[in-house]
Amino acid sequence: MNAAATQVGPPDPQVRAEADARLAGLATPPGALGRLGELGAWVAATQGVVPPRELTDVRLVIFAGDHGVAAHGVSAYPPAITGAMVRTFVAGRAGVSALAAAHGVAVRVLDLGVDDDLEGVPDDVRRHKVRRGSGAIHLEDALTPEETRAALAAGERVAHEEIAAGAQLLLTGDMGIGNTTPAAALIAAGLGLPASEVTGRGTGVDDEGLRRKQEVIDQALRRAGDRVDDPVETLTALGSADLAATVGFLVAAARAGVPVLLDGVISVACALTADRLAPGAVAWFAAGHRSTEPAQSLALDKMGLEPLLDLGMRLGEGSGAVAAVPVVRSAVALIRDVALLAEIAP
Ligand SMILES: O=C(O)c1ccc[n+]([C@@H]2O[C@H](COP(=O)([O-])O)[C@@H](O)[C@H]2O)c1
Ligand SMILES: Cc1cc2nc[nH]c2cc1C
Repeated sequence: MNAAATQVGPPDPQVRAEADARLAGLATPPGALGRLGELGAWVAATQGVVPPRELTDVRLVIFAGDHGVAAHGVSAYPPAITGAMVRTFVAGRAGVSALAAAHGVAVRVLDLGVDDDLEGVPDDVRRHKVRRGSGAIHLEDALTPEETRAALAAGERVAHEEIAAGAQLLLTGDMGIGNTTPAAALIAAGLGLPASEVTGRGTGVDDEGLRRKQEVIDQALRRAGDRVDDPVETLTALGSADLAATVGFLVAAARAGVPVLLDGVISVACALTADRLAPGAVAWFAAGHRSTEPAQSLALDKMGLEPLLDLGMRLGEGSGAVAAVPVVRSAVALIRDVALLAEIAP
């Protein structure tokens, strides 16, 4: 991955104009399709064709890793849950597995930095591992610069694999006890906000846990200093292997011209960082679901994205993105299949 920021062009503006014209000509009153109209036109522009093709190949990649901060009282759960949940994704028994099965979404889970060595888990899950866990970001860097580069490259590689295999729409998910702390730190770094504005309860910490988490984020931001001005250095100081890989995946998808549906606060923190690394990448992203974490809404506002769903979920795993897939398919069906007013009007 080239650390220098290089611009990413938007979905084809000419195709977008054609899609907007088709939308305006449908046998519906102007604006009657609400945000579904705009969404269908966006999908058409990402595909470069009007009307857009049906989304038959939709793929979720879940990036898993452990986080050094989890040993410092920032989560309601122990780190051992991360590896246990990776095995649960492999077995197809997690929350996101149920949603993905219901909506015809393929799920791939990758271990970038789980503490557990995941013996017995298929090799495809394990072969991208960069390290075990990550540094506790308030005390030390999350990664070495080489590990950050390796994780970005792993995410990029995986995006290329999924696209080569036929992905029309990609989704990002995450699994990692403690990961709402580095995600909030990435958002604070990207938006220049204090810890007090970005800290949320994650898996459900109590008031004492919330106070500790805010202190950890504040200390991490002070430790990183002006390194937060650079997105790659931000990942080294405040991220983790799983978050850096997600950033690499998002940048590669945008550069390849494949749209991505984002999930909760971790996915959105990585999208914000991807857009800092590759300005313009955000034009290839849509937001699936609003998280209860305050940092996610702050980052979405900055990127100009409005989530398709707001169901109060805070599961992660890519669940909010998968739940929004039927909405995206609905948008495509409308702009594809509705008659033009000119065809039916007497
Ligand atoms: O997606 C979200 O916005 C979200 C909000 C809260 C928690 N999570 C999930 O819960 C875990 C992190 O929460 P925590 O409290 O351990 O930082 C991690 O596995 C995430 O997938 C996810
Ligand atoms: C059980 C459990 C499942 C999860 N899925 C994503 N994050 C999670 C955190 C916990 C604790």
